[in-house]
Amino acid sequence: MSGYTPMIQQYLSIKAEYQDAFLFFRLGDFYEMFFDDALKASKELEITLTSRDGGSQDRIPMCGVPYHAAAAYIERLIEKGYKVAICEQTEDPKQAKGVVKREVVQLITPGTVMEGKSLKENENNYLSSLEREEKHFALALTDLTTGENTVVKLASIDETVTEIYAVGAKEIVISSGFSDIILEQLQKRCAVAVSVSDEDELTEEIISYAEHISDPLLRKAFSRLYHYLKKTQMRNLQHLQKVKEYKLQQHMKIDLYSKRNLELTETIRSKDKKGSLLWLLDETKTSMGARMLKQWIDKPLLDPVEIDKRLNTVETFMNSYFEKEDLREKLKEVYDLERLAGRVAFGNVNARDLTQLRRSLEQIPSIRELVGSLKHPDAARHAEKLDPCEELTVLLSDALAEHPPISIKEGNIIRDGFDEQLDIYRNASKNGKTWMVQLEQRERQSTGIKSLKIGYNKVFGYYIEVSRANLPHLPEGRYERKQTLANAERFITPELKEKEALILEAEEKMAELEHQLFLQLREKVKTFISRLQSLAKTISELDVLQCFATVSDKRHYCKPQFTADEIRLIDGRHPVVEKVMDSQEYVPNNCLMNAERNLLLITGPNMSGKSTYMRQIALTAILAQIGCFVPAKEAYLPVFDQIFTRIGAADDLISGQSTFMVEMLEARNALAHATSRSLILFDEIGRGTSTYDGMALAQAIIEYVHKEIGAKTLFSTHYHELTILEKKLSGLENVHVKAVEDQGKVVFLHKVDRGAADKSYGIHVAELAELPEQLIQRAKKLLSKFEAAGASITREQSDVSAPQTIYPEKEQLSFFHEEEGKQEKAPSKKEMQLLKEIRELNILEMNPLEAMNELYRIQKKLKK
Ligand SMILES: Nc1ncnc2c1ncn2[C@@H]1O[C@H](COP(=O)(O)OP(=O)(O)OP(=O)(O)O)[C@@H](O)[C@H]1O
Repeated sequence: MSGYTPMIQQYLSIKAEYQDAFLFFRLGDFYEMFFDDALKASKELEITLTSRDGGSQDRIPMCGVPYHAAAAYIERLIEKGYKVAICEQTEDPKQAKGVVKREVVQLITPGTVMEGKSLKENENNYLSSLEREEKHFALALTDLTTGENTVVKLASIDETVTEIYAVGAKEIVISSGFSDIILEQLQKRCAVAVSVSDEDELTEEIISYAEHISDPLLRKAFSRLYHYLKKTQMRNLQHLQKVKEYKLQQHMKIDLYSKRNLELTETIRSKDKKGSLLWLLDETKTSMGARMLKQWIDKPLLDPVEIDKRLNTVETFMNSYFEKEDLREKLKEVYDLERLAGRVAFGNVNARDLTQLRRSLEQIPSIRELVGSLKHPDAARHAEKLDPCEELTVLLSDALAEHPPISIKEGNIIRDGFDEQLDIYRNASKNGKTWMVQLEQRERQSTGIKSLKIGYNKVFGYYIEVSRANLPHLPEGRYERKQTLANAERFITPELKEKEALILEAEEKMAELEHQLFLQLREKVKTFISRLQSLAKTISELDVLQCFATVSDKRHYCKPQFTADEIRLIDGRHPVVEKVMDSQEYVPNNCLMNAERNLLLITGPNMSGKSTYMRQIALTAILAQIGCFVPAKEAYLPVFDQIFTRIGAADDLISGQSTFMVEMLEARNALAHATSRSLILFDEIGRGTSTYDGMALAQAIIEYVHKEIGAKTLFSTHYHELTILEKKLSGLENVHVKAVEDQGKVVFLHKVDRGAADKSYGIHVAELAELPEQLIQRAKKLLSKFEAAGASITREQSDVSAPQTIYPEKEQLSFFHEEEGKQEKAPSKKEMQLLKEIRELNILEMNPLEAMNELYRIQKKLKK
């Protein structure tokens, strides 16, 4: 290091403290980067890489961005998951002896950004920290922009990953000793930046935030997070709220796979909001409401009383159309109070922001009155919680000018009459200017030069300008020449300069005083932060509830009723598919399930609408439990504790899992955790492996769910052989999605009916997809061959009346067909042995790899 110039030495010693961040090193009007930072940043930001002499033998790589344009570059780096340390000159270069003093004033990280494009208006931006103690995890979450602080205890890595994914945490802080394996899992599944910080000491300050949290592991997680915030932000964090604990058991559990499969907040394929349930529902008018909507979708309620409170308010809004529309108009005027409170604490709001705050607050009394007048008590109770913060409104409207500028240093911020001294300066400046106008008149009269004028510029101040042609009319000696232009001369007089000094002094003092007054005002606003935060919460709730009412009204949804154990949906629809296609074309369907009939086996051709039907039930349950009306004519539903899905097309390519493995993992998750109060959707389980394997697994899974779990289950399959299970399992009912053949072509009716489907129509679908004609003809031939071979089985199955003949001890036999063209024959001893082995497998005790190995072994034996 000694070979380097003092400035580079200074750079290197600061950089050593911020190894994992880009160091933006302030040099005059630029932020410069050196060495590896420069090499990397020039690529990431597509800026020119140069070099400079730094005292060493080789020149040092360097690149830089102008300070006034830095925000956009910082944003780009943050979006890519990097951190940026802002290093400023902290002394006046003119006063400095040697190298100017420099210090890092803020470390910006993905979880701590306060502004810019990487901060989505409608989404929370969470910084998290994770602790582990044996099998338990503690997760702490802070949204620095809103000040929200929460902690949650989690019982497994699966739950933890699901929660971090669901809240969309941008960054996670862990100790240096944290398990690599867990970290790897996390990074595979969630796009989260990792930061290491070993500081976790429980200080008085931290205890004051976490006074209601007794669990030491939760406190530790918050503690680590708080230290990290202090270290990176180096400023006031006054807007941080008291830490609240939430429990997963308070909400319907939806695992990571199911959240993705059901496309709650983004679609599986394009990861877009468009096409998701969130997209369908988002009729909110404020960013705060939009953020809360996402949180609600993520955490449906379990308590019917709480759900009903929301539903009653939604219903009231639907019955009070004009009030609702009025409220929507008013909400449009309400600014993001939650994030504003955060920026007030950070000290980076300007007068325009405060004017927006004033306008927002001015809406509150009329919103309060409107909501208070609603007929239902559950709706009206929101009015009491709306605190209009009157003192603040009065203060802001007294203090702030009507249209203040963005800059807080150039005046015109404070209203006349707010501060006596400011008014004096203003008058001095105003009088001075009037005096100038009068002087112009006087000079014109005394000289007789009509075009004489008084002007102002920054270099010479006030001057008297006379055109060249009029110069002879000017009296001698009274005027001092200051500037010569092409066609005119500019003059000053002692009197003019005297007045100018008064005006400029007043203006300078005025700007300085206005700045001071504004800073004082901002300090006063700080004392309202927590009241603004509670107000923001109530406004967000109202916004989400009016949003539910708007969607429910527009799309003709009905109010769901909760039952002990019955699903009865009349004319139910899939909310998103219905919106995307013309509602006229959507075929509504019923769903009837209860304690005795809790398993629907759904058959039907490809493309007929099996998946849509299943998803529709899950989305309806979620809508009901977040307190929204549902897409049906009538809806009776139990309160589900959890939803599990195994639905095709969600191949987990990112985590490098095979399709079949994902299928098995999802099934395992459902089987291990579902209860009789859960809802399970299994879409074509087993299709990812050979027919025999697949059918065997499918039947075993159905039987397991039926006997051991009793959850409401919808199971779609192409294995028609499974429909016979209706005769054996009392809770299972066959339904099918109808299709008919019309002149050799398949027509999908999308109608769900009782009983099993008679045909698959797979070849028709292939025909629709325009596979080569020759291939289609060959497939048709092969199909008739298979059907002829299989006819005997179907006959055998269908005319057996006594269940024991359909399901003798060797019940699985009926699954086995011979290969193409051969007649069915009884299974061999070896096959029987294998079946027994499959049956005795304890899938739930195995890890996925063991399950795969086991399957592989069985398959190998069968092939021999
Ligand atoms: N009730 C309905 N009314 C109108 N159109 C529907 C309905 N249900 C489904 N569809 C249409 O049919 C398409 C196929 O539906 P879906 O994916 O649910 O079929 P599927 O039976 O699960 O197919 P596969 O077996 O190939 O997975 C949907 O994209 C939708 O356009």
